[in-house]
Amino acid sequence: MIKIAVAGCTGYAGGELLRLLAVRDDVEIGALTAKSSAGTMLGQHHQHLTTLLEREVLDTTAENLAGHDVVFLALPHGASAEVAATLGDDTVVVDAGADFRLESAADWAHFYGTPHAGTWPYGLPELPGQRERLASTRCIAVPGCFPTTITLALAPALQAGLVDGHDVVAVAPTGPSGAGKALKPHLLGAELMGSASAYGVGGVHRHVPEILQNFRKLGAAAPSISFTPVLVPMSRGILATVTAPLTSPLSTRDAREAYAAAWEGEPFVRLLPEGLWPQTQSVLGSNYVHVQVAVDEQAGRLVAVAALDNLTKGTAGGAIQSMNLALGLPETLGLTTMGVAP
Ligand SMILES: NC(=O)C1=CN([C@@H]2O[C@H](COP(=O)(O)OP(=O)(O)OC[C@H]3O[C@@H](n4cnc5c(N)ncnc54)[C@H](OP(=O)(O)O)[C@@H]3O)[C@@H](O)[C@H]2O)C=CC1
Ligand SMILES: CC(=O)N[C@@H](CCC(=O)OP(=O)(O)O)C(=O)O
Repeated sequence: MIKIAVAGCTGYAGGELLRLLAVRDDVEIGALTAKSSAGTMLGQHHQHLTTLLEREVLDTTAENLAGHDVVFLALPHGASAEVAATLGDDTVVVDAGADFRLESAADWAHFYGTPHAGTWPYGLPELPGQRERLASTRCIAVPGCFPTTITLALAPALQAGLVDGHDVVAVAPTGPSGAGKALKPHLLGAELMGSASAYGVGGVHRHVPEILQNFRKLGAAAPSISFTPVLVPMSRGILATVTAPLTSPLSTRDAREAYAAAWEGEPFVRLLPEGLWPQTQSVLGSNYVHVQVAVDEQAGRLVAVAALDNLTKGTAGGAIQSMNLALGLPETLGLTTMGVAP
């Protein structure tokens, strides 16, 4: 049995980790910890976690997190490093936060404004060589949900040199669960229902450096992106439309062939059949990413669209996929459920 603990269990990412892990017969659910809600019952926060409703939420302390094979950190940005430092060397630590994602301390300081904690192997197995890195690590930095979506949308085109990563434009509607569970006025039903609103506009979103870091890993020498997230009234999901200038003329058929070749054998990324375009409801609650691609000939640009569930492949599912690799288990274990629709 793999004994796991979840720090930040009352939040959205913590809840999704437990939804996916509680049904596994090779996993024992150990300590569940948080901060202000310590002493409460898990069911008060996650009534959908039927088999765990009466579990007590503990304080996030070294003592409570000791003695586990895997500790998931689902804490706000900046809180992970301190907790990680208290864990034993033999523990696999999977951080859902941003603390250890970026390689550049300057990028971290610019976008997060605090000292850089360091860099851990990045939990996106679909990047070149990343499965091997994850198979030999005990520390995993789970990617942000937009970087996962946008990177997987463009990866085959970057790798095949169809686009060079310069002048990429991405617009991505997302649901409010991406912002976590803490109360914020702009996430109130009255503000959100029936409205779509852009935020983080003008290159200031903290996922920009993470996306560019991924593009460089895919072969882009000097990538640039204009990224605009859009908040829409659906609880989960991201639909990213990503466009980039072609390096030379190309047909949609050739683009699709490059994508089909790149994603063949990937367990969780699916190029949809011709004529089908990704939709968020088809991947809800699943670890799958749906992708489609076309060439806009008059604009000379490739258009790639990807959909995923920000809490599943965008956080908890991706975290467990990487944990499986780090523990030497089949990568897809516990993650093959299809989407819930309608
Ligand atoms: N939501 C998403 O789609 C995604 C989230 N992530 C990342 O996952 C992490 C968690 O996000 P999310 O679940 O959405 O956030 P939430 O706000 O929903 O949950 C945060 C959790 O952390 C606990 N907590 C807060 N401060 C501390 C602290 N100092 N020590 C211990 N526990 C603390 C909270 O407990 P309490 O309520 O008791 O205070 C709560 O359980 C973040 O880093 C986020 O960026 C990554 C990708 C996508
Ligand atoms: C709606 C909303 O606010 N979404 C979040 C998504 C962040 C996320 O999920 O990733 P991190 O782990 O990097 O926080 C945002 O745009 O910041």
